[in-house]
Order: sequence, then structure tokens, then C-alpha cells
Amino acid sequence: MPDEKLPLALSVGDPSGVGPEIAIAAWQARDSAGLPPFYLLADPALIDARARRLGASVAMVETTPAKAPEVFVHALPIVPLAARSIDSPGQPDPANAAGIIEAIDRAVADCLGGRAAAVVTCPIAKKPLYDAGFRFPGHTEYLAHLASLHTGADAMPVMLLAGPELRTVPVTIHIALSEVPKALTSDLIVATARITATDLEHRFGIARPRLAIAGLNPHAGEGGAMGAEDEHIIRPAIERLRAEGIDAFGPLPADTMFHARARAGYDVAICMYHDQALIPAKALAFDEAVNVTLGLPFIRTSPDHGTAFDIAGKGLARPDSLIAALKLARRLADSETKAAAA
Ligand SMILES: NC(=O)C1=CN([C@@H]2O[C@H](COP(=O)(O)OP(=O)(O)OC[C@H]3O[C@@H](n4cnc5c(N)ncnc54)[C@H](O)[C@@H]3O)[C@@H](O)[C@H]2O)C=CC1
Ligand SMILES: NCC(=O)COP(=O)(O)O
Repeated sequence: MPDEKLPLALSVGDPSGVGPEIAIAAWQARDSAGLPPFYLLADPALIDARARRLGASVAMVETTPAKAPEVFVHALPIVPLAARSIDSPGQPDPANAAGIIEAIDRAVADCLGGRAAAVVTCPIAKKPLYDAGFRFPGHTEYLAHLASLHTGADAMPVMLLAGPELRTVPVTIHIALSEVPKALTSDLIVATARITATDLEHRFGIARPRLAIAGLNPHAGEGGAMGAEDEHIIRPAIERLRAEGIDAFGPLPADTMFHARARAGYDVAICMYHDQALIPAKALAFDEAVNVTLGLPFIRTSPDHGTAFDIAGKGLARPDSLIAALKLARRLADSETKAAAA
């Protein structure tokens, strides 16, 4: 249970991406945005180099999680990594993998060790990490692995994109589109929807959340004429969820379930693959949507965008989605604290 005085732990993400500069910009906006205290897990030399490159005048102090809240008022608190990072914006380098992973590891350890209230991650690019031997598809799956290492219990991670007007969950996440039909099972849909319903109720405070379940194929299969998965895999999953008392309905044709009137009828859209969930979320709210990992024994949020190598180091990156991620992490941590105290 997070303590409301604990800071948020922010991992730097890929040093060649926009993570360092959106972290700096978020700290600079702390008062106007009403941000809760956070500390940045990073190589201090990297953050100093990026600030200089951008001509940003920012006070930084190397510190500890415990001292971060008092530092945060006047300087960006940096909890130094053991690994060094290369400042090469736009040029991802597998040599940065050690620092990227150390920052995530330490954020999780701080959170589960009672030193941080929640984990917030700046974006990582997957390919340079794979090239360095990292064997997890992304943060989402790696965080579940870390949770299991720390607690000894298996965790099933669920990706939620949360924006002001829409929440979406992809049932299959970081896999090729050609693999989706094989990976999609009724068991996976049921397990994903259960975790979503539980976390929306207990972490987001939505009593009996309404889950709109998307079909996989055009027109949700058109009665089997355009694919069998909607009737043979998705509909049985919905029947099982309803039998458990979860307010799930569908399968809905995905092309007509995201317009404003349709969205008014549900709290979350459970989608069958990555882009089915992330395209509507980012199209509606690229600067405000937050990536949240459900199903973990700690809170994790992230901006919805990626490393943006094309603009890294140019002073063009907007910190808005990171700011939304920091605020949502604080809100979720505080509601967990209140629920535990009640
Ligand atoms: N949470 C995470 O760690 C995420 C990581 N990624 C990774 O990021 C890498 C790049 O992915 P892309 O598909 O190119 O998506 P991207 O989100 O990095 O960039 C897409 C477009 O949005 C712009 N953009 C992104 N963030 C912005 C910001 N803060 N301010 C202004 N413009 C911004 C970029 O300049 C680019 O034109 C991939 O390797 C992917 O794996 C992608 C999404 C989330
Ligand atoms: N497209 C979303 C994404 O790649 C984020 O993944 P993760 O690194 O948060 O698991």
C-alpha cells in the first residue's frame, strides 16, 4: 500500500529518445501542472548534457528517494544509476541497454520496497534492447516478470490506454498481426477482462465497469461469413464473463464502437490486438492518454507515445502525456492508500 508522502519513481527510458527532455520539461512545469513529487532514475551526466543541448536552465540535485520530495521543490531530483548513458539523441545504441533496464529495475524495487508510491516509465525502443539481448517484448511484460521475481507470485500484465474520453485494452499486445488469430483464446480474453474489471473497480473507482468487447474480423465476423473467431472464441468468452457477473457485451464491430455515442455506453473497450486498441486511444488524445499496466502488485503508468527519435534533442517534444502519466499514477496511488485505510 503506497504512502501518500512517497514520491513517484520515474525511469529515464531510452536516453536517445525524448525521455530525458520530457522529464526535464515536466519538472519545469511542476507548479503550473500541479505535479506530485517525483525523482528521475538516470545518469546525471545524461540529463545535464540534454539540458545543455536544449539550452534549458534547470537545477538538478543527485539525491535519494527519501529526500526527493524536499529536493523536488527547488531542483529536479536525480537518483543516479550505476550504468553510464551515451547522449546521442535520435541514435539508439544497444550500449545504453544496461542503464535503461537498471532504471526500470530500480523503480520497481523502490516501489515494492516502500520507497516510492508508483512507477512511471519514460519510453523505451524495443529493437535496440532486443539487439542487446533483452528478451521481453516491452515494459508491460518485463514489469510482470519483475513483479514475479519480487513477490514469488505470477502476474498477468494487462495494457490499458486511458484517455479523457476513452479507455482501451489490447488482449494480445506486442505480437505480429499474423500471430493474433493463433494467440487469441477464450481463456486469454476472459483473464484479460477479469483483471480489467477488477482494476477499474478497485484502482479507478468505477463500480461495476461496463466492458465493450470488440470483434476481431470486419463486422464482428458477419455471422461467420468473414471469420470464425468472433463466434467461436470471443462470444463464448463474453458468455463466461457474464456468468461471473461481469458486465461484458459484444462482440461489437470495431469500426463502429469508438464514435462518441458508442463510447457513452461503456467504461472500457476490450480490443483483440494492439492497433485496434491504440489507434482510437491515440487518435482521440495523443497528448493526454496514459499507458497503465493493470494486474501488477504496484502501479505503473507511462506516456502513450514512444521514443520519438525523429525529434529527440530538438526541443520539440511535448511533456503533456508524461504529465498526465505522473498525475494519474499519483491519483491511483492515493486511492489505493485511502482504500487500505478504510
Ligand atoms: N511506453 C513505451 O515505452 C513506448 C515505446 N514505444 C517505442 O517507441 C519507438 C518509436 O515508436 P513510434 O511508433 O515512432 O512512435 P512515437 O510515439 O515515438 O512517435 C510517433 C510520432 O509522434 C511524435 N511524438 C511522439 N511523442 C511526442 C511528444 N512527446 N511530443 C511531440 N511529438 C511526439 C513523433 O515525433 C513521431 O512523429 C518504438 O521503438 C516503440 O517500440 C512506442 C510506444 C510506447
Ligand atoms: N505501443 C505501446 C507500447 O509499445 C508500450 O509498451 P510498453 O513498453 O509500455 O510495454
